[in-house]
Amino acid sequence: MLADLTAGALSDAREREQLRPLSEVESAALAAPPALDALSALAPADRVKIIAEVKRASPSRGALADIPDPAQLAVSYQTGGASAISVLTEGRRFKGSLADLENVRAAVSIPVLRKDFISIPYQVFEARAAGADLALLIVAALDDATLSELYGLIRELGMTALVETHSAAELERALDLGAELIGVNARNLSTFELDRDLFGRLAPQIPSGVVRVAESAVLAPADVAHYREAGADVVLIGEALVTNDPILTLGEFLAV
Ligand SMILES: O=P(O)(O)OC[C@@H](O)[C@@H](O)c1c[nH]c2ccccc12
Repeated sequence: MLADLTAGALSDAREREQLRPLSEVESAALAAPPALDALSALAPADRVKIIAEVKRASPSRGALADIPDPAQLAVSYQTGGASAISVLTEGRRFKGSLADLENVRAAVSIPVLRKDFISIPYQVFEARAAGADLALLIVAALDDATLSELYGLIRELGMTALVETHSAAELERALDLGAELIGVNARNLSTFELDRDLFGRLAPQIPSGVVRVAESAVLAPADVAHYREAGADVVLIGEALVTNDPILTLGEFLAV
């Protein structure tokens, strides 16, 4: 499934490239206002921080919410105390778009993450051109050479990479890269199985100085507390925020 998602996102990117060639997107990326300092925004603190996700649907959970106005949702996230916003830009299964990201970027003043299945430089330039401050790299989807090429490009453009892992071996690869912001996704993107305790098993292997992000499967304040106790600096939350009142729910999650 992860291979399918990545292949689909790649073919959609190739199609966009027919309309807007690399050179043009590269120029737009270089001309964009500088990326915000996401590492500072997400730095470890006395309290857990939240990356709140704009998420309409997912292959594992189906349709979640319509979200006619992603910018308005993102403003609620910011008002509710989120430290950054994640915008799913994958169109086929998650029903997102780069336009969503642009609209969110224009509406909030906190860092914005392009959440997608990135496998070529074109998608990184697109992210920056649309105003993203962070871009997701999924270790399981990329070979070492591609991972380090994309990681280098994200940094060169002044952005921060959220490097996503789902095993000890993937974590090792993320650390070899020098990643400063590492996510552990409780959901296996190949089987969609959830393992809420994976973060707790991997976190001790993440050195201090690296920001630790627990991703997925937060439905209640107790889940935030569970990740926090296991060492999470940041928790990334989608479904619970798009299916409930975002400001109230963030308040409950941030109070743990
Ligand atoms: O909706 P949830 O269970 O709160 O999960 C959010 C986020 O972690 C999830 O959307 C996600 C994590 N890694 C990804 C990679 C691609 C697409 C989506 C994801």
